[in-house]
Amino acid sequence: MSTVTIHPTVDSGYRATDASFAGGTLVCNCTTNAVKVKVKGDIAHNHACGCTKCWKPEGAVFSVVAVAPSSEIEVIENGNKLAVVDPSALIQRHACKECGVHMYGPVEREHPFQGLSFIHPERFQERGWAAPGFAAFVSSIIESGYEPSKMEGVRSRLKELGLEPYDCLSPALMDYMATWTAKKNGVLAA
Ligand SMILES: N[C@@H](CCC(=O)N[C@@H](CSCO)C(=O)NCC(=O)O)C(=O)O
Ligand SMILES: [Zn+2]
Ligand SMILES: [Zn+2]
Repeated sequence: MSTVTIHPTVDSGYRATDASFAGGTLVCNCTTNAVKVKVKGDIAHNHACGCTKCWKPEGAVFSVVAVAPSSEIEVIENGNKLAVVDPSALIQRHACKECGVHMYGPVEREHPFQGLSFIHPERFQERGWAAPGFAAFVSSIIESGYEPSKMEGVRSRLKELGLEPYDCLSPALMDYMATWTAKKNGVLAA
């Protein structure tokens, strides 16, 4: 048994994907007056993320994060407890001021991800959402203090879990972003 831990969702071998999953309610960690955010449709591009900016549960090395259209997101309870973590960031992560859980992070500025919101599916009170499909920003865990000499073990464990490790986003998402930029600059036909 490997001693490398990634995130409770993937360490526990969670793989269930219900093709009929059509959203649900994200709940923060507060025991009273929890923030609740409704996601009115399915999520996409679920992945493990090693970056320093994404919210991770206690003890996790990676976050698990996905996107949903911002138009399908609605704060339904205790929205007064939300604050934007870093207003200068691309992803406007709205976190609960009490427990720190990031509830949703819309991309509002002109960008290939404009109109999408980043969410942490483990906060859904429902099950059935798609498992993460790859690991992004793997080298970034070092920025949070992870021992660099242990990176080979982390990448091996991710591969073992079926999460191909990348040091940015997946090739498909990187190609998508580059295509958007090429079209915007008139290098490719729109
Ligand atoms: N090394 C940096 C990387 C931070 C980063 O670029 N994170 C990505 C992925 S977040 C979810 O996939 C990103 O797009 N960030 C935009 C933003 O955070 O607004 C670090 O670790 O901090
Ligand atoms: Zn909270
Ligand atoms: Zn991230």
